[in-house]
Amino acid sequence: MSGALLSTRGLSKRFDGLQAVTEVDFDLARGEVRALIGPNGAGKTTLVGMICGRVAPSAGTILFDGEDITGLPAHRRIRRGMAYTFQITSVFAGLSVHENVALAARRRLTGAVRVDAAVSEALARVGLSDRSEEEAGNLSYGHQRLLEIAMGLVQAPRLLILDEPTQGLSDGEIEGFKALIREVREQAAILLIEHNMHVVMELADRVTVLNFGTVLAEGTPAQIHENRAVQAAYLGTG
Ligand SMILES: Nc1ncnc2c1ncn2[C@@H]1O[C@H](COP(=O)(O)OP(=O)(O)OP(=O)(O)O)[C@@H](O)[C@H]1O
Repeated sequence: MSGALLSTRGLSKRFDGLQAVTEVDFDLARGEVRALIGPNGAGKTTLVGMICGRVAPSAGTILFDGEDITGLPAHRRIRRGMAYTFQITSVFAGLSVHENVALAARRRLTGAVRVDAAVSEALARVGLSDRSEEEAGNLSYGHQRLLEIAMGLVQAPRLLILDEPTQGLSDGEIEGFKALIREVREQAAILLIEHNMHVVMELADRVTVLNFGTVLAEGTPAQIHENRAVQAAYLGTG
């Protein structure tokens, strides 16, 4: 347990009258790819929002690399090695692809030469090197999603959190995404909110299922696939 990269204990969030997340104990190991799944409204985005510092918990604690980060603002979690693709690094449509990634790189690096080198490397990893000077808003949707991932990668995270990264991607783009994650996992643990079960089955080491704000099940993709309570939750018969 002490070796976990990320741990939550009793993590809870109440919005007015609504209990969105209830006493979640969650452990993510170094180098692990974890999928977080669950029906709409299960609390996935809220849980991830608490982990990355966008949502203040009502109760509970969050440890990152053994240190209590529960009260730390989002930008200081980024500096400690957490990157979150969706809200923190949203694409600026009017800026070039390169400049978007450079903005993210400057959270970590100073000096134009070092920033440029990191940007080039991140763009190469997601396969966008040849689009570097293009306005980000002109990229296809799939390429904008890859750009978001490049913006996460350039921060050299130890934990990369991706909120529905394959949503809206073509089959070919999803294949590319899977290959990219297999590469990225060599350097970072990955927490993936993902609705596409093929992607979950192929990429995740373990799967955590949220339902009504609590952990319904946790296990390997095969275990989760066979879990009756999970099947019931998805069919709405639970
Ligand atoms: N800022 C907020 N204020 C009030 N209620 C909220 C807020 N954010 C989320 N909720 C509620 O909390 C519950 C959990 O929402 P959340 O977005 O975390 O679920 P989710 O599992 O990510 O769903 P989806 O798969 O649809 O994105 C929902 O009932 C939602 O309406």
